[in-house]
Amino acid sequence: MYRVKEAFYTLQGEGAQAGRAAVFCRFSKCNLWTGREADRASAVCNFCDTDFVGTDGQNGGRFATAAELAGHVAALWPGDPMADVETGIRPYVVCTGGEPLLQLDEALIRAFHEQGFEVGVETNGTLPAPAGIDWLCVSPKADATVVIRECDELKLVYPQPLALPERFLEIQAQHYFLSPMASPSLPEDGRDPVKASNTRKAVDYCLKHPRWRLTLQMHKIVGID
Ligand SMILES: C[S@@+](CC[C@H](N)C(=O)[O-])C[C@H]1O[C@@H](n2cnc3c(N)ncnc32)[C@H](O)[C@@H]1O
Ligand SMILES: Nc1nc2[nH]cc(C(=O)O)c2c(=O)[nH]1
Ligand code: SF4
Ligand SMILES: [Mg+2]
Repeated sequence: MYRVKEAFYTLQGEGAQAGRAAVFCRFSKCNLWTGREADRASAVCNFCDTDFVGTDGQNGGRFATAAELAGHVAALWPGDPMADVETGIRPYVVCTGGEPLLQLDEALIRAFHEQGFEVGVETNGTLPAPAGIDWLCVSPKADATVVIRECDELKLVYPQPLALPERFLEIQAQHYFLSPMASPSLPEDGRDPVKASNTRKAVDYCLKHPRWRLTLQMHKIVGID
């Protein structure tokens, strides 16, 4: 049984695939926070900007089989994903959460591939990854041990006290990104002065350490999800 909080078609907002159309499949549950505000301060990861509790979001639900969930995702792609494959367009699904590696298995990756999708994953890196993932993004958290030793991109939310970026260069990646830490939830006027100040800090770090690139949460800037 796969539990999905929500699923929606949007543009990938972060990292090296930013700007690419994708179906986001947000799995329920995380191993570093319950998702309840009352537990945030004592959680291993306490800056999360996402609601991943339950299965009650847009296109969320419980799916008994991999084929059922892959079919649900494929139906959110505009038109026929397989017809796009024929013309050289690669339909893309981003598995996120919550922590997707609590649920994503080889059977589901195979089912996505059978629907014509490339499979991207956004993970905190604390759990082993199944075989077959096409694009793996690891986003380490200061107080959690990363077990994944290589990935396509490493995306560190910055700054995190006690998580200096250098510490993560031992994880092999094609790209190393800093993503400015945003406020977990936005005030009504939509301004986020904490994010603005963290963006300046991330810029300064990238200027001093050119291995690192800046990535912004483009979807929040554009206001698409
Ligand atoms: C909600 S997480 C879900 C996937 C996985 N649990 C993880 O942490 O990578 C998706 C992405 O959002 C990032 N993120 C979470 N809270 C954030 C915040 N307040 N500001 C910036 N990025 C944040 C995470 O680091 C991760 O890269
Ligand atoms: N548009 C968009 N891009 C994203 N990239 C990573 C996200 C995530 O929450 O995992 C995310 C998200 O929530 N929305
Ligand atoms: S590990 Fe990811 S999903 Fe879990 S609380 Fe942290 S940012 Fe949110
Ligand atoms: Mg997000």
